[in-house]
Amino acid sequence: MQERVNSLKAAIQAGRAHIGIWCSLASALTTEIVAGSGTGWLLIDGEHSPNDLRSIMAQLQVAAAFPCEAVVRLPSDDPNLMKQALDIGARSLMIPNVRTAEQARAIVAAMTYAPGGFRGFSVGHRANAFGRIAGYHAKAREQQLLAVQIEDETGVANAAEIAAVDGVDVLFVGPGDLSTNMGSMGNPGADHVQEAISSVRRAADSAGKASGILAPVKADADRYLADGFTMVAVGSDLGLLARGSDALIASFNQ
Ligand SMILES: O=C(O)C(=O)C[C@H](O)[C@@H](O)CO
Repeated sequence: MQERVNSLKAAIQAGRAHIGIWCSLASALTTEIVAGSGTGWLLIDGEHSPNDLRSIMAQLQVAAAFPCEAVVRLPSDDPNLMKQALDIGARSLMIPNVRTAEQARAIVAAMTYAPGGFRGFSVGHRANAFGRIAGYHAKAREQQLLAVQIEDETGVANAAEIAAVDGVDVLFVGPGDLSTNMGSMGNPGADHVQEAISSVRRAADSAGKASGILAPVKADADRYLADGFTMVAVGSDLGLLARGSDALIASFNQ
């Protein structure tokens, strides 16, 4: 048995844009619905959603039936959380609030078995199909993807050094946190925030890495894609359900 090719990693390494959907509802059922949409990837949010390892694993299991890559965002760069997430089969990770190259190197090391890193070794787990993927441990890095989130001015200032870290695949802008940390709470459209976002993309480009962002407004997503972002989340299960139900009820209350 071979590990499935990480289609998101293959696409962005080829410079092809892949749009995704953010899954915030912590539900295997809604994630399964999203996974069947034709999305290139989906994000299982372990930072701002009521997810735990079991709910993340359930979403990984349903997403595995579809040709989309499930990216798991962890609440921090805690290497123990990363070990557990990798072992349950999350091979694409998004880590929030990455500010320095040193932090990025530590994250890569936590994803990597010795001698290149310190990921804890377990002989069998969901990641290696319970021992059925031959040579998993030696080849695990091949299908891993690391998206580090740039979410404040320190991360922006260090974006070039972070992008240069071997093992970092994507600089992923967190527009909400970045705008808030830059004094324009929840307004990534502010000029100085837009310039910061562009500088992150340029830093990724210069290092031969991909850039990503969450852009639930189509006009923004189209603009970021046109600018060269290749990992773009264009909506969320939460937003689709909340705004869709609001609009449905409003349509009968006119
Ligand atoms: O800072 C951001 O914006 C993100 O990282 C995305 C949000 O955390 C996501 O939960 C949507 O609000």
